[in-house]
Amino acid sequence: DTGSAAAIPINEVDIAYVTPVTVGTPPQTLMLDLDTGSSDLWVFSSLTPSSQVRGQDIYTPANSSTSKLLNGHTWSIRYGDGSGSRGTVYLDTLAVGGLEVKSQAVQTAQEVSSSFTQEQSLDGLMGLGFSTLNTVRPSSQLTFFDNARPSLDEEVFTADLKYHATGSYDFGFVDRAKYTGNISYTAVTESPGYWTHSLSGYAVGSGAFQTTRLSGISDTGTTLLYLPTAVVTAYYRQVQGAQNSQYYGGYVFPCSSSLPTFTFGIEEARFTIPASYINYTRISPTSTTCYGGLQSSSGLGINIFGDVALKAAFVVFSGTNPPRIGFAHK
Ligand SMILES: COc1ccc(CN)cc1O
Repeated sequence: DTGSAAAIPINEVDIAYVTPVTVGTPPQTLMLDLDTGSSDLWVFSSLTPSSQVRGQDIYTPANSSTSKLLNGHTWSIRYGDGSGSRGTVYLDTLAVGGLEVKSQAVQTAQEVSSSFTQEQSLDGLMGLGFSTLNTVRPSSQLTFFDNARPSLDEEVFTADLKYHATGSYDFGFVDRAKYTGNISYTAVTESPGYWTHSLSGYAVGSGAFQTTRLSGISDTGTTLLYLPTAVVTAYYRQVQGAQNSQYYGGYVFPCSSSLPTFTFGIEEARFTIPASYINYTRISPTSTTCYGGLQSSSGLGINIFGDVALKAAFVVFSGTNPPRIGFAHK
């Protein structure tokens, strides 16, 4: 079996991407952020206080003939940006792009943090990390990918995220029409549940490629690219007027500055992120100061290859044993 669904940017700067997911019988459609950096599938629901719901679609288990309460189970999650949610759990039928799982753990939010309330086009998250990260207790639950595995033609899912445009997620097959050339694969360690792998190095603009192993996680649920300070300072040294602003919490520069490209390596392959992806956003609608799509990972304890990097490639998350990740040009 296979599935294929759209990855739709939720705002004009691609802060996150959402994918239509149907839950229950009859199907209730929610727009979820498919997040390879976590492993909980949680939704705004009829159990979410109305004061915390601002325009989101909700899942109402009572309206689904196939919903079953997972008695005595709860969950609570905190993301890297400080946002979070918690609640209870139902099992129900869930489908993405025609691929159906009969008994998926659907984590119904009883509380969400303000940043989720404010994000009215996002109805929840679908974690696609390794199931070891799932926060449901007393017994942890499987991700949609882990539940779907037995029925997939191939044990893979792919991400084709796009800059200021709708891309796609495919499950169970690698669509030859979505990439050019060959896929460059590299080893993944499941520690501690992320798609953890290394870059073989980087280059700033037309500069020489620096061969240096950079370990990090490919995370579709993180907006920007976070790399070691040494790499980031080398990049912004090439940007007129750039500075690392305490006030704005990262590298900013005059929006009129011309930015170099940024190239990262996957084994022998090279992927170049266009300057436009790194000129991420104005710090406020009328400002002439812009915030960079490449930022330092020093405060995070881990390098994160977020959407700014992933949208420069066609990415294959391979659940084979051992797992691996592949990048191709597109
Ligand atoms: C839109 O808000 C979020 C989206 C995804 C995550 C998980 N990385 C956290 C968020 O606060």
